Amino acid sequence: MTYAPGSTDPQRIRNFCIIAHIDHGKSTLADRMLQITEVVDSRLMRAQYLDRMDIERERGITIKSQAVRMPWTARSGERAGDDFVLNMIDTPGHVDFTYEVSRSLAACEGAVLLVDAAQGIEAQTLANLYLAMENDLTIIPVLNKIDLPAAQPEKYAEELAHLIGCEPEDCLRVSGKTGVGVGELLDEIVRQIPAPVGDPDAPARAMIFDSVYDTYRGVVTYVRVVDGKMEARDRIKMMSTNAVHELLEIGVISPEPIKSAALGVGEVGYLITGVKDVRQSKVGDTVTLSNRPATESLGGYQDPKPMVYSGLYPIDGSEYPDLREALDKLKLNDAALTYEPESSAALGFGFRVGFLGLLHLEIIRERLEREFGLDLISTAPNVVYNVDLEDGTSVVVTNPSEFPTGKIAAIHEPIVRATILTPNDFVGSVMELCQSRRGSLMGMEYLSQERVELRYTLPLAEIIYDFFDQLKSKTRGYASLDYEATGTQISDLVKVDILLHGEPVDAFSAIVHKDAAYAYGVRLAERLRKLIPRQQFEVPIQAAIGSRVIARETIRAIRKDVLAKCYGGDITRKRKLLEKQKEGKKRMKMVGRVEVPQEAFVAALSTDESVEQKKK
Ligand SMILES: Nc1nc2c(ncn2[C@@H]2O[C@H](COP(=O)(O)OP(=O)(O)OP(=O)(O)O)[C@@H](O)[C@H]2O)c(=O)[nH]1
Repeated sequence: MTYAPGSTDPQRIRNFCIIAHIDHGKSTLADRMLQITEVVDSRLMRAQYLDRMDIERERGITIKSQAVRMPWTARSGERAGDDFVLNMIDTPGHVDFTYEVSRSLAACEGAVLLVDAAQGIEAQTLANLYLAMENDLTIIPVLNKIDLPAAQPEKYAEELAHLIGCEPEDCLRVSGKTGVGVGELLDEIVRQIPAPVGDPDAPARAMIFDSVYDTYRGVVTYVRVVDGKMEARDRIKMMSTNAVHELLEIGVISPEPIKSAALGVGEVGYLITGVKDVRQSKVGDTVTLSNRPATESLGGYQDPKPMVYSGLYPIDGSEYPDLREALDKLKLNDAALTYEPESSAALGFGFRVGFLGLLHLEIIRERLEREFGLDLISTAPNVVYNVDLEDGTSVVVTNPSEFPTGKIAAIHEPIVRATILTPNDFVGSVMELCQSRRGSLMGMEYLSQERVELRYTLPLAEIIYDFFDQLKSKTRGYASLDYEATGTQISDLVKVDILLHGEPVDAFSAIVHKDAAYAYGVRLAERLRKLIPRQQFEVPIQAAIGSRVIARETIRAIRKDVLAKCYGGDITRKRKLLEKQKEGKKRMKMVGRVEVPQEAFVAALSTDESVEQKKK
């Protein structure tokens, strides 16, 4: 019996993932597993071993999934002494990255459902559990962090058992931090999770569950082999595009990449073909061999669709080509990132970028600034609207300034199904918040005596800004939120324009609910009045819906003659002053006749909405 990749008996393989609510300790548990199975030498061990991106380590969150092969000799039960290969897939926990979780699930037979023993079940515990159940995975319930003084494993074992329909004793108790119970958990994985099934003699089929761009090696594609075998130097075919590539390298991650001769049924590993772009090696696609191709592809995934758009502009206009290059590079590694050039009278040349959610936006922006040294300004994020016109046509609006001017029959906005878990003391405040965000209550359930699950339908636009912050502050941090897109609804929305001396400033146009339009207009007009310096003439700032003005502020005129004090002085001094003034003007943008310093736009756009809301 050999355990080399490519010739491992599928009966000795267990593929599993760890799913949990954010911060319940997946990465820490994964670290302990790496240590206890000895794939990482204790001396080389570091926290969050598998989170490789700087940004992941700093924020303590997992963004990309990871798959690691670990040998394990069962210590207890009927299989004690038998050798196994465990493939562990660490998954991200944040809602924006749910699509990563679902791909990883499809590559496994079982899931470890991890719950913090001091917190209990949270919104993403439920969301991930349901995803795992949809994928028919065997679920092993585990309470983590039992070393914490505040841990209440008995209480939460009841809750967890009630949720998945098992006995409280079936919930394992571990501490990813101290390592207590981790060995027992690995034995349970061997005992409970089924071995992979597949036909070793059938034409090869492998499912791509991740695809990552590496500067040195090109695209590294992570696969789970379902049938047959793939060997180094085979020619592989992507079933969705029929593109054929030569396999330059095949191997497993343990936890560094290790080249191997082949990958067989049930195995998880990586392929390198020399393609340069993750889109050529699409997640969800099936890989087969070109000389003996399979006829049917494995069930695919849905392409992740951008939910939120924002304009990204370099503060220094000359950095536009650098921004394009940086986005091109990030795109190589992030199939969910979409962008196209756009220009704005106020901000110059930039891109309209589509994101999966606000965290995705924040991360991309931070990477652009940090890894590529760009100084950026982003416009207020907005969702995608479908606008039906009276002439029967319809348009998709990803940028409010492109909102059609024709007669509008209906505007459709995206809605989400949100699940909120909260201690029952806060149910009233949560309902109030959801009500104020145009939510409709779909259901309410007591998960235990003190924990309530509320289900709402809410417009996506209402939750992308500061909903989560508000929810946290109204429940002293105890509530958790998960949501998924469920379609669209027709709503009474209007486009509010901000006009400076009669000229619309595109960067500030917004699509808002009719009832919120006035507040938006007043707030921006006021903010701009404070930020834009006085000009030589009076400048009205107006907020308008179509041609109807809903708010107005005025910047009073000044008359400033820079040369006045130089009267009679020598000419070089005059010249110097004029030069200086010209220098200052370079950083000004003209909106119609009004000169606006770039900083005013930056300040007006970057004002922290949530801080302002909280102050109210
Ligand atoms: N006391 C104690 N703390 C733990 C334990 N496991 C994790 N933690 C702490 O809990 C926090 C979150 O742990 P992570 O492992 O990063 O959580 P995660 O679920 O991987 O988080 P995401 O990747 O962001 O979803 C960290 O501060 C850990 O040190 C444990 O068993 N005991």
